[in-house]
This record gives sequence, structure tokens and C-alpha cells, in this order.
Amino acid sequence: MKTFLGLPALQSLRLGGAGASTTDALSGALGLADRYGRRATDLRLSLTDKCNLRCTYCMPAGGLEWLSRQQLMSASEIARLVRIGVEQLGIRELRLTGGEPLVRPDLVEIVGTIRTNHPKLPISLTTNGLGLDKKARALKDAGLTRINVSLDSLHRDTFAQLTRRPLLDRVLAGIEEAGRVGLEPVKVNSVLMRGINDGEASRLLDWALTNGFELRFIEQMPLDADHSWTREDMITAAEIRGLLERDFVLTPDPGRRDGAPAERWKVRRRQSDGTADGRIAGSVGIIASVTEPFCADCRRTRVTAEGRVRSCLFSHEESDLLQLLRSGADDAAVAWRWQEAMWGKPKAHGMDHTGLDAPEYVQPQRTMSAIGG
Ligand SMILES: Nc1nc2c(ncn2[C@@H]2O[C@H](COP(=O)(O)OP(=O)(O)OP(=O)(O)O)[C@@H](O)[C@H]2O)c(=O)[nH]1
Ligand SMILES: C[S@@+](CC[C@H](N)C(=O)[O-])C[C@H]1O[C@@H](n2cnc3c(N)ncnc32)[C@H](O)[C@@H]1O
Ligand code: SF4
Ligand code: SF4
Repeated sequence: MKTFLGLPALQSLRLGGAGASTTDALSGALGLADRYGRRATDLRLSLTDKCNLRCTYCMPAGGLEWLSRQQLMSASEIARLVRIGVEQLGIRELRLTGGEPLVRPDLVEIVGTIRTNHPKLPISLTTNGLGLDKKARALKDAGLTRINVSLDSLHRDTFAQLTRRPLLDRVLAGIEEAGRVGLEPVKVNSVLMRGINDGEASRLLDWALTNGFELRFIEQMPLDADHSWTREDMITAAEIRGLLERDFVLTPDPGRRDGAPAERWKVRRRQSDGTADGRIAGSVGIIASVTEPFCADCRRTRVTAEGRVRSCLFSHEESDLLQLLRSGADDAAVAWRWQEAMWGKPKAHGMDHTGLDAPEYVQPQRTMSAIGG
């Protein structure tokens, strides 16, 4: 649907004294639109900034100064924001993320409450998988739809080097259990790092195809705490395809991309004579946020663990919904602030033009874990 009315026009109607029923209806139709004609329907909500891994591309070795319990949104505040998003602002999909969402003791309760309020809402979780073996069944029963688990290496030492924790076996147990309880499709996210795990691309794909998981390779973005990202060190999508083509034959997936960050490829195994096996073994996704950005079709709105809207992953501005909620504001006021924040959404990568490697790009102060990846 095309935006038929911008936020400034709606503001004028409000100030001009148009009735609440008219402005509420128009506001609902506008949803979370922005100045570039996009409309956010996908809510990514961070449950915590804490994490039990220290991935080098995300967290500093010593961790960060965590938010206090009082600063975090409570389960009921989360449920209220999701309800406002779904009922008033056109949210159609929810992703719970972090930090590490599994470290929240009330995660199952949060999922259960949202599911009761919204029986049809797709609810997914992005996790590092630690402790998932114990929680997967309860999450499925509470109404979680599907899960994405991050795993960069199947090699114990490499995993420990990348995450700074020797916990590979526990993550593998979590992934296996997610599949067993039917949190499908289980998607697995891998960031490739030059000279560390880029030699493992084919092995990771072989493992995922064999076990029925949907693997996605992710270009590393400049969102690390150590500010050590460089364009030269980043493994690009083109390189990833080249690495995989040694052992597999990739053909574009004809399915609609529909705003998804991952470009999907059908995979056939390469036979010893170099030709493709006749059978499609599965698919692989490549998320090329840097070299092939998908910002023009972005449908995302983010809420951080302390209840602030970020219109873009790379935003430099946040808008505080939690403080408003706690001050006794009604749902309409919270919805309006959310709409205002999204109207200002930058075109791409936190700027009004594309280019994470542009000289004007300024890395946000917060890391991926603190933003909510
Ligand atoms: N540029 C950009 N990259 C993102 C954004 N959200 C997620 N990503 C990247 O995409 C990766 C995968 O995100 P996931 O949380 O697994 O989920 P998804 O791929 O967004 O969604 P599904 O395919 O529907 O499961 C993340 O690790 C990020 O690197 C975003 O808003 N902008
Ligand atoms: C921030 S984490 C939060 C959820 C959970 N802790 C996890 O790791 O899945 C979400 C995703 O962001 C990805 N990520 C973190 N830092 C990144 C970076 N600098 N560039 C690209 N992806 C990154 C991780 O690989 C993970 O798949
Ligand atoms: S990527 Fe996820 S698991 Fe790794 S440090 Fe960041 S928040 Fe933790
Ligand atoms: S960088 Fe910003 S605009 Fe681009 S896809 Fe991510 S959230 Fe959307």
C-alpha cells in the first residue's frame, strides 16, 4: 500500500483540531511510514544487552557496562509495546533478540504472553544457542514460531577464538534440540572473518545441508566494540560465493525476497568431475549488508532493551518509549512518538545515502549487542 499521507500532514490535522476518531484512523493507516515511502512492519525487540559470549565482531573482551534491572523493559512493558505495535501501527512480525535473549529468566513468560495476546503473530528468536537445549521445548510450547542460532565455526578452537568462550558443544546441543522440538526452519547465522574461519565456509554449508538447517553467511558490519572493522578485512558476499563454488554449484533461488536481508541460493553439490549433482541439496542465504545493501526495501523498526526506538540499525538517534510509558502516557501517545521516530528513518545505514564504507560513515556508539542485532 502506498503512503497517502505524510506524518507532517497528519500533525497539521491534529493541531488544526480534527477529531480524535479521524486522526486515530489516519494514524493507523500511516503506520510506521518514513520519508522514503517505506513502512516498517517487522519489529525487532531486544530483551537484554547482556550476553554470555564475547564475539570479537560484537563485544569487547571484558563485556560492557550492563543495564540495571530497573532500566530494562519488564515483561508487561514489552507486551504492551508489542500490542501497540500490532494493534495500532501495522506490525506483522516480531523478532526477539539482544544481547542474548536466553539469559532473560522470564523469556518463556514473555513469549507466552505475546502469543496469548496475538495468536497469529509470527514470533522468532535470534540467539547464540547457549542453554537452548534446556529451553527449546518450553519456548515452542509457549508459542515461539521459529529460531535463528548464530554459529561461526564447527572447530572447537576457532569457536573459542571467535567467541572468547570454549562452549561449542553447548551451542550444537541447542541447535539440535531446536530442530527436534520443531522450531523450524532452524536458521544458522555465520559471520566469516578473514584468516580465522573463512576456510570453513564449505564445511559449515555441508554440515547445515546434512542436518537440514538453513545456513546464512553474513558480511561483517562495523558495529564492533573495538572499532577494528576494515573494508579490506571484511569477507564480501562475492568472496563467499567464490569460496562455496569450489564444492557446490549455486543458482539464484527464484522465490520472492520480500524485504528479507538474505539473498537465497539453491545449492547442488559439485561432483568430482566439476559438474553439479542433479539433486538440489538445500539452500543457502548470504546477507550482504555492506556490498549489496537492501535498505531500499527495509521494513524494520527496532526497540532496544531499555525501550528506545531506533529507526535504523545504524541510527545515531533514539526515541524513548519506555519513559513515556512509565510516565502514564496512553497508547495513542506512545504510538505517536514511535511514528515520529520512524518518520525520521535515514535512507540507509544511518545516513541519507548508502555506503558503510563511505568516508562520511560514522559508526554508532553502541555495539550490535547493545542495539539489538
Ligand atoms: N543492514 C542490516 N542488517 C541486519 C539488520 N537486521 C539484521 N541484520 C543482519 O542480518 C543478520 C541476520 O539477522 P537475524 O536476526 O538472523 O534474522 P533475519 O535474517 O533478519 O530474518 P529471517 O531470515 O526472517 O530469520 C544479523 O546478524 C545482522 O548481521 C538490519 O536491520 N539491517
Ligand atoms: C547481536 S546478536 C544478538 C542475538 C544473539 N546473541 C546471537 O548472537 O544470535 C544477532 C546477530 O548479530 C550478528 N552480529 C553481531 N555483530 C555483528 C557485526 N559486527 N556484523 C554482522 N553481524 C553481526 C551475530 O552474528 C548474530 O547473528
Ligand atoms: S553476537 Fe550475540 S552472542 Fe556474540 S557477543 Fe554479540 S550478542 Fe553475544
Ligand atoms: S541499515 Fe538501516 S535502512 Fe538498511 S536495512 Fe538495516 S535497518 Fe534498514
